[in-house]
This record gives sequence, structure tokens and C-alpha cells, in this order.
Amino acid sequence: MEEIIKIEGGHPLRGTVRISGSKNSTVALIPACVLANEPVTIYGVPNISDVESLKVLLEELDVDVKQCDEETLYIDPSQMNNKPMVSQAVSKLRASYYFMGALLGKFGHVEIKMPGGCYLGPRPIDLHLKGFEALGATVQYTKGCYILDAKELVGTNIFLDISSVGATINIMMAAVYAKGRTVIENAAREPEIIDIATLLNKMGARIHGMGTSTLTIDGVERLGGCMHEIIPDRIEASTYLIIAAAMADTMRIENIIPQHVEAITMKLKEIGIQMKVESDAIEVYKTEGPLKPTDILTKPYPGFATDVQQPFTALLTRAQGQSVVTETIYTERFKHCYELNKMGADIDVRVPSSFINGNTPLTGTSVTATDLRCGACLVIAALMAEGVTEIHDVYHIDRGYEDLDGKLKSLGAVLWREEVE
Ligand SMILES: CC(=O)N[C@H]1[C@@H](OP(=O)(O)OP(=O)(O)OC[C@H]2O[C@@H](n3ccc(=O)[nH]c3=O)[C@H](O)[C@@H]2O)O[C@H](CO)[C@@H](O)[C@@H]1O
Ligand SMILES: C=C(OP(=O)(O)O)C(=O)O
Repeated sequence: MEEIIKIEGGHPLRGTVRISGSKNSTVALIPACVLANEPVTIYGVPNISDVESLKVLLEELDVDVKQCDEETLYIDPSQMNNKPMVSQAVSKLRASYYFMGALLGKFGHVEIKMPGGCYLGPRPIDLHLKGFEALGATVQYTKGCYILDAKELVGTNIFLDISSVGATINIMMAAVYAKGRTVIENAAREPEIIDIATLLNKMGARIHGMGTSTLTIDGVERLGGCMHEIIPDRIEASTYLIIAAAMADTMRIENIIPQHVEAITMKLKEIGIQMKVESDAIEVYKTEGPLKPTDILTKPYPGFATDVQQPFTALLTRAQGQSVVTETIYTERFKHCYELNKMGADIDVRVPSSFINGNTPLTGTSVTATDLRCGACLVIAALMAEGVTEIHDVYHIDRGYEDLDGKLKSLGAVLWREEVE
């Protein structure tokens, strides 16, 4: 049996939606907690399936995990055991690879199988491994498993060829207990990296320069417990901004850091969306008149996030003219375009760009969420479409959007889930 989402499109949306804690922060913060020797409490944890998979992984390592309330997680790693990470849960998400840095940093040894996550074209982890090697670890790959070993990790200078989010976080975690100073040059500057470094510093790490492209980590001997509140999810926030732009009379999006979504709000304004930006909320108003087409170039933060180009494409099918989306991060991240075309869009994909010939009304049909943000794109398209859209492989969506159904229903959307053969 498979669960699908059905959405009846065309209903105007109004009301207030609250953004959850950041998925991409949470999935790194949870593995980072095992570096401590005392309990850590994290607030604002989103209720998504990636978190459920990480809780399973923690339990497999004998970490004491308690869900204190809906969004508070208590993680006590003081009695944990370092075991091979080979269960199914590892393959359910990409971020299980953060246990590489965390366990290598804490125990000098880790055995873990290949991570899972969204297929967006090839997603190598060579920069993570080169960073671990530079710190003094050996890396072996046998029978689908990485085995990393280090008698001692020693701080060094590491230049990342690409400012990879995952490699920056993983190397930072491996380096917190290393002897001496590690400097990561061309480090990623995403807000999630600042969040992880902030947690580690609260635990007693000495990390400087977060939010810049040079991160300095001075090794320490012990990390203790702390409490930490996760930043709001800028990708979920962007998704609801686009939903509002597509379907709202008036929609208020709360628990937002406006600076984190500035590349998106600038684009929305450029195509003709009106909004009011407050310190921690954004109100979006009904658009009168046609939307203008635009060109989007995905870039690392603070540029236009690759995770948002897919949902944004759904909105661009309504623009009067041709828009071009060019991917510089994952050049094959265009599967959503083929699904949108099934709904009546006219999108031509010529890697690394998609050419969206707008002003095409969308009609509900059967489509597949090939990855998480393709799923978000199809939800937006379905809300805009005439008739009922059925979305398959919704487990991708559930990896990253807390209570999508509940939040949309509270805004006036008509959707439901069904079990099908
Ligand atoms: C859990 C999480 O936070 N996921 C996000 C993270 O993924 P993730 O951390 O996997 O993405 P990276 O920033 O590492 O990837 C950026 C680019 O670097 C390349 N690369 C990366 C590592 C490496 O060792 N070698 C290499 O060549 C990748 O193929 C890609 O082209 O950042 C992506 C880019 O913002 C987002 O789409 C994902 O939502
Ligand atoms: C690609 C994404 O996630 P992951 O890296 O966890 O696969 C995403 O959040 O859009």
C-alpha cells in the first residue's frame, strides 16, 4: 500500500502559518549532540520523518533520547556506544553522514554505510573525506561501508574546492576535539552552519568566524551539555511565501528571519508580488494583474537557494512570458519540470537551465514527488490547478515539511491522504 496526497486546486488561501525549526539545521544538530558528554536539550525540533530516522540512529548508538514535548528533544549521549551504523535508517536520509564527523571527532573511529536522501544528480562526499584525511584520519570503503580511523586528529588548514554545506559541518564536527587549530577556508556560509557552530560553542567548543568563509576551530578536551533553540526553516518559509504568492488573499507567515529569505522575497517582488516585511513575519497580499517573468540563478547563501528553485518554478508557470532558471549547484535538479508539464506547463529543460514558458493554466492529474522540493513544487502546482491532483511518493515531502496537511488546511486548502495499491 502507498500513501498519496490528493489536492483539490483553485481555493483561495488566507490566514496565518507558523514556520517550524529548520530541517537542515536539525539534521546536523542531532548528530552534533553526540559530541557532548552530558545531556543536550534542543527546542523547536520539527516533526518530520528525517528526525524520526535520526532518533532511531541515536537509539542504535545507546544514546538516551526523550521527546519532552512536541518540539523539544532531550539527548543524553553520556552512556553511548560507538557501533557500526549499518541499519536501514542510515539510508533514509542524507544527513546520516553527519555521524561521520561526530563519531570520528569523539571516538576516532566510525563505520557507516552510504547515506540516502534526495537524488539531485550525483552527490559526492569527496570533500568531507579529504577533510577527515587532512585531520589525520584514514578512509576505507568496503562493501558499501565507510570505515574511518584516527589515532589522533590534529588541526590543520583545509581549503574546500567547493563551499559545501555538508563538508563544512562534517569537518567542523570532526575538528572540535582535534589537537590545535583547524582552519576551513572557502567554508559554506549558510545560516544552518552558524546554528550548528553556535550549539557546539554552547557545549564548550571554540569555533570562530561562522557566517564567513573562514572558520577557525580550536580543539578542546571536553564538551558539556547545553540548551539550544533551532533557527526557523528558511526553505519552508520560502515555500509558504510562494504558496501565498500563488493563492493567497492575504497570508501571514510567522517565525521567519527575513534576512534568510531575502533572495526569495526580492524575486517575488520583482515578479509583482506585494508584501510587508516585519522583524519576524511577512505578510503577502493578493496580486492584482499578471505576474512578470524572471531569471533565477541558484547560488550558495546568500544567493537564491537551489532548494527553492523547484517550488518557485510552479509559480513561474503563471508569469506572462518566458522565465529561465539556471542551476549552478545541482545541474540535474529538474525532475519537477517533467511533472509540471504533465499538469499542462510548458517547460523546456536544457541542463543546466529550465525555460518556463508561462501563462499556462495547470490541470490536476497524477504526478510523482521525485524528491523533497519537487514535492513542494507539485503541492503548489496542485493548489493552483483546476481539479484534483494526486501526488505519489509523498514520503519525500514528509522528510522535510512539518504538518504540511494541517498547515495548508488551516489556510483553507482542500487536501486529503489516501492509501492506494
Ligand atoms: C541536509 C542539508 O543541509 N542539505 C542541503 C545541503 O546538501 P549538501 O550538504 O549535500 O550540499 P553541498 O553544499 O555539500 O553541495 C554543494 C555542491 O557541492 C558538491 N559537493 C559536495 C560535497 C562534496 O564532497 N563534493 C562535492 O562535489 C555537490 O555535488 C553540490 O554540487 O546543501 C544543499 C545545497 O545548498 C541543499 O540543496 C540541501 O538541502
Ligand atoms: C535536498 C534536500 O535535502 P537532503 O540534503 O537532506 O537530501 C533538501 O532539503 O532540499
